[in-house]
Amino acid sequence: MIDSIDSKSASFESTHKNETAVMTPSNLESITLLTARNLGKRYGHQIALQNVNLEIQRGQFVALVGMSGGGKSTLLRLIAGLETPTTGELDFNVERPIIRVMFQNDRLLPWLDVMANVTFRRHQADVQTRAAKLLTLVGLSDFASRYPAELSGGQKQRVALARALMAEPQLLLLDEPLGALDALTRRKMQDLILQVCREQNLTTILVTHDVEEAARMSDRIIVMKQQTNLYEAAGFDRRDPATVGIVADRVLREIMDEADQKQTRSTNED
Ligand SMILES: Nc1ncnc2c1ncn2[C@@H]1O[C@H](COP(=O)(O)OP(=O)(O)OP(=O)(O)O)[C@@H](O)[C@H]1O
Repeated sequence: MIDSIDSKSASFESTHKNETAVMTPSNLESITLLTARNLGKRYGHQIALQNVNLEIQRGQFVALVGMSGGGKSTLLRLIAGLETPTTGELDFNVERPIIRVMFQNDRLLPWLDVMANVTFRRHQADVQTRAAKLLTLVGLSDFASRYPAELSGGQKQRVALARALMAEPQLLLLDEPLGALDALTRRKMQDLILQVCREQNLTTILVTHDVEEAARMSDRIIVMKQQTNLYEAAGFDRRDPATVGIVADRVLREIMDEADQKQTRSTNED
């Protein structure tokens, strides 16, 4: 278990094992957007999430990583309001922010063209102008009248991003949105999402299986572990490729440790 490592520009914070601990990243910004306290979710007898304590600051880009079945998507769905917690609470600063979610499946409507997908259910006077601006931002200004079936996977995800941005969200939740893309398109989409999030000062939570993607894109990486054991890497310089490699390696080792411990726990239970 890594407690605290400082290399040139990377620092790793210790894991909280205390059930009531609230994580505080080293690059803390001043305004808290959301706080989870002892958050838990159960499906029948299945515990999907337990005692999660977490603060996310406005403008942060946070990655959630961890073993399969560790509760990442559940946490994202609770934050999105798509599910209700079984225990604990989730507080948003002031009022509930506008939240949009992007999934691996682009969820575009196949019978609508790109422009109509982006403007779907939007009725403001300037909706076409805003949609056109967003399509330019995501590099699809020439594709407004194409249908989803006529687009590549990366182009569809760019439409999905433009559609999410139409709502002017304060919080963008990304549930493995780039998982189905090839490496080059994926890298380009990472850069685009980062650029958009920075420009719009969006708070973003990304669920990903790709630790390098997490390290390249985020200010903080949270490794979801059994119950309250959340390991956090924060304060590293993601513009430095060497640092990204070190962070990704550390995070992967944390996930592998967790997998070993889980195996030991289940062997002991048998
Ligand atoms: N609707 C549901 N009904 C029953 N169990 C569920 C449901 N959704 C999730 N679970 C269980 O809760 C646990 C956490 O699932 P979750 O999808 O949040 O994990 P994850 O970390 O996102 O996994 P992955 O990386 O494989 O997508 C798993 O054991 C899963 O089987």
